[in-house]
Amino acid sequence: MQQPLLEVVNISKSYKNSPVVNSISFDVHKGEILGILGPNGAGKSTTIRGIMNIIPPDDGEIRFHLDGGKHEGLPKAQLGYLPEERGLYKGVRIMDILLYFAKLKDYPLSKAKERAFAYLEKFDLKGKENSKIEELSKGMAQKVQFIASLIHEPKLLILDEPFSGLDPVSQDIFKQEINELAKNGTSILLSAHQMNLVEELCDRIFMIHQGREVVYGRVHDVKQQFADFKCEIIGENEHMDLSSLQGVKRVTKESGKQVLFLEKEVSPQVFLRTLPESLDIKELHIDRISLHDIFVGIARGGITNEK
Ligand SMILES: Nc1ncnc2c1ncn2[C@@H]1O[C@H](COP(=O)(O)OP(=O)(O)OP(=O)(O)O)[C@@H](O)[C@H]1O
Repeated sequence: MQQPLLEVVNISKSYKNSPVVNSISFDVHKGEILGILGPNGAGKSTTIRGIMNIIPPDDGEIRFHLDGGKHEGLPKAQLGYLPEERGLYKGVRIMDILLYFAKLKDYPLSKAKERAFAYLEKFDLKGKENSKIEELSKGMAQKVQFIASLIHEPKLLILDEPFSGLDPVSQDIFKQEINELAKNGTSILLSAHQMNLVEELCDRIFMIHQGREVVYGRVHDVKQQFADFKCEIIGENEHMDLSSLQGVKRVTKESGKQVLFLEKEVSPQVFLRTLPESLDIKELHIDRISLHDIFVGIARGGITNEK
């Protein structure tokens, strides 16, 4: 297996003696998209700020292998970063902001200008190069900040919640671009809450809860390991106690719809035979739970990684 571009080895961070990141390790390989996930306060941004050396970890090691050699400090020319905190220089023209970022990374300015025009067009910001950031909407400004993070063709792009605050169309534009970058060999580490996007986009996920690893692996494998079946029933069954049915772990209800989460060992055929005659079934779907359900299960403490 090829050497990863980024290795995070046993990093920990405490604030005022309370650990917020607890000995976590993961790596990012060439051209892959790794999603770092977890509920609010899980430690995602702390981990990312540790990698970027903005707030260095107390323990552990961050190793970059971005141009084959060992780096002292951050390999800034090969690294792109979209911080969770949004904001760019007010009163400065968009093109000047983008060229400034390219200059910081020692990237040739003529090439940066070409790329800036191409990206502005791609992100529906054609003709905005002379506007100032305060003249743009929040989503538009986020697009500019995203462009700034990749203007210099980084080998590793770290995106802290790139989709937050974007409308579905802009989310799609970001998703497409991230996919394309990875296809062309860029490695991407992103944190996100939008499980549907993560499921579509990421090759692997690293899920943390209270600063500790709970799930790490390929999305497909994670789903196989954790995604038990769930049965969705559309019908008027408010009066029935569905949680007492054999093989049912828990039930969620909303008007006219019940979702039965099944125990790990229960097969759909066996479960279907246990359904009572009196059940009102207008529709019935059986499917594996989604990444969203796995995430919610972890946040509620119901799913743990038994290693
Ligand atoms: N500068 C700081 N000083 C003290 N505590 C901090 C600091 N930064 C983060 N924390 C704490 O560390 C924990 C993890 O925060 P972090 O921002 O890493 O979480 P997150 O997973 O990125 O959450 P979110 O999804 O809400 O952005 C939280 O309990 C937070 O209060």
